[in-house]
Amino acid sequence: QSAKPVIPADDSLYQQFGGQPGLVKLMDDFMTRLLADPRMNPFFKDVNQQHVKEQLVAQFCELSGGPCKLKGPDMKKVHAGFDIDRSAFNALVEVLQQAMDAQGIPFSAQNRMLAQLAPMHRDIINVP
Ligand code: HEM
Repeated sequence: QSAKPVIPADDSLYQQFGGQPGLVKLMDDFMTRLLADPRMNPFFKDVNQQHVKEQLVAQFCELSGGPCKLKGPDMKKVHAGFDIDRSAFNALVEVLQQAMDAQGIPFSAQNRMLAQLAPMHRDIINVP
């Protein structure tokens, strides 16, 4: 009888983000920074911030190879109700980078994550 091949999931990026506790801390700080940023505050002040943080934890967990799956509407639907142009997208990424820096997440890990987020601009930017 042949052994089943064991293919270990690569969760190295998830580990570099500090696993679940690391992601929860990251998103708490990220949301605080989004609300403090005059460019981002108008987008986030009236939404269910706790829910958005939880969804972001699940999304980053999944993207980093952790044991999660983001459930919910796709990125296009989620953002359709907001006017998001390229500069707003870039501003959000800038705030995210500051939050990742503040958590001491290694630059290489930040870049691996940003590389997965970048293509989402096609679904999220909806204003020329
Ligand atoms: C790569 C970039 C982005 C990612 C990965 C991302 C991801 C997400 C996720 C996972 C949610 C929660 C969805 C849910 O409730 O099921 C969310 C919500 C939201 N995002 Fe983004 N987002 C990005 C960029 C942006 C940008 C650029 C803006 C505005 C400038 C923005 C504004 C919002 C707002 C306002 C909500 C709350 C929507 C609501 O509850 O009605 N996002 N985003």
